[in-house]
Amino acid sequence: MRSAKTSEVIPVRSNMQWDFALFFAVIFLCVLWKRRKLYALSFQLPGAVAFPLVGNGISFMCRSEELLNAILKLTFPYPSPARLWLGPQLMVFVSDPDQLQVLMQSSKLATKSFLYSFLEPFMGKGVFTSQGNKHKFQKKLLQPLFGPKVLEGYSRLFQKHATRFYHIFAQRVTTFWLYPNWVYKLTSYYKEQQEMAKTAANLTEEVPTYFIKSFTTNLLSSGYICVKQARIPAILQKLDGKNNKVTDPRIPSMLEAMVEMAVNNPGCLNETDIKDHMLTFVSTASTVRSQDTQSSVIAFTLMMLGKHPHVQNKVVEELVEVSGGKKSVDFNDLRRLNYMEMCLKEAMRLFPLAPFMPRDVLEDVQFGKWTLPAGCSVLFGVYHVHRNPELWERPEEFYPEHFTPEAASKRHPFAFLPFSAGPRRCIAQQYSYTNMKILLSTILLNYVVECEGSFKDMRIIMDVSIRSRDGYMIKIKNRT
Ligand code: HEM
Repeated sequence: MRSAKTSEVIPVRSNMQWDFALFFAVIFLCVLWKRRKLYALSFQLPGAVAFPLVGNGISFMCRSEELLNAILKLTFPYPSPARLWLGPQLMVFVSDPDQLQVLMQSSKLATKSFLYSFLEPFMGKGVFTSQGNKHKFQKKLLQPLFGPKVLEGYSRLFQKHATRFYHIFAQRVTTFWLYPNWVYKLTSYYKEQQEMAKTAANLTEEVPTYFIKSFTTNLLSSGYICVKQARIPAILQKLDGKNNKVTDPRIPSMLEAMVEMAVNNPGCLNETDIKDHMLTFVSTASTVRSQDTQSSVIAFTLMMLGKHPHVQNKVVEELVEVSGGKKSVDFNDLRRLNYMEMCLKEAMRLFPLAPFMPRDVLEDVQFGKWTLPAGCSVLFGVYHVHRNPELWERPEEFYPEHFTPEAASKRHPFAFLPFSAGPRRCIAQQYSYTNMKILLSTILLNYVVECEGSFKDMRIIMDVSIRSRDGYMIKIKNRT
């Protein structure tokens, strides 16, 4: 009897197992069917061996210092476009300038990868991370904040801070008893330096909170009018400091300009948008939170000039001529600093802050003989195009002559992409050149920069952006 009962149960259990197996097989086949276009494209593209589920993910299981090399190993040997599997995510790696031109300019590929959403806690949902129509509308709205008129006003501010920076720095460098940290910390210079660092940190930490607080606690009638009438002076006072009126009264600060926009165009910006944009601008512009765009470029450029004294001499010759013997330059001088600009560009070519830029494909995109199916991502290989020997005469050297007007006019327009291109290009390209030229001029007019070792010994790593693994070790001497 017992064995008869058992023999009745066993077939049922085994049937259930078959049912489960069948169920999962059907689901698996459905998933494969849904993803068939991804696999079809993957089979057409060259690329490193990828394993089921993890794809090429094993190569990324490395220390953060090795990430850049891991990506280079997976991509350099293959012609563009190549494939890369980040787990189940297919990424199409593009590094050919013609292909980059088509894809970077396409409005269908303006959606930044989901990876950018990890930046939201630091940058808010500003122009950098926003998507779709919101991004398009707000970028157009904010672009004038970086226009030439505003820049001229800001340049006086940049100049003032560059000079102050130089002054504090010079005092320390030229006064031997200020070398030990404990002595330096007793001086007013240290106090001022701390104040500057605090102001920069407060911009990201406090301004948005302050703005929101001031907005909500004063929400009497129409919020925007209230912000304009009651809070702008307070905001500016807090930002600039009572006795340190750094903003030219005729040039509104970015925060003030955005509030004005909100007032003049009701409904276009709310207080959360303004908070997000402030966070974005401050975190992309400054050294706060390691998004140190301009300072990284200046640091790399100074290292390169230190390693190539003959190039540095040429920059200084031009500077002396343009500045006419002054120890600083003004806005109108900047456009004549062509050789300096070539050096900045060459540093950004070798060390592009965004070496790879991922985008999500939301709908099928026809691209040459390929179809990029919805669901895959595209990875723009800026690092590769910047070092492509077919595009650059001396790809692995610091050679500013790559950017003479003649050489630049002959080169592919998508061979140099430090600020990206197309609908997601950097909003602050001219702003950055202005700021960087002013700071570099102030340093180079006053100091000789030296940097040991050759360019080839430099170890580059990548986290949020590219940086030097061993820091930015330069020596300076007073320029007599
Ligand atoms: C030398 C300095 C700079 C470099 C090399 C640089 C480079 C870039 C690059 C490559 C992108 C595209 C990033 C991507 O798509 O993943 C970008 C976007 C952006 N940058 Fe810059 N940037 C610099 C300075 C600045 C500064 C100073 C600001 C703000 C004050 C700024 C604001 C932005 C914004 C808002 C975007 C997003 C644009 C969009 O998605 O439409 N950048 N930048």
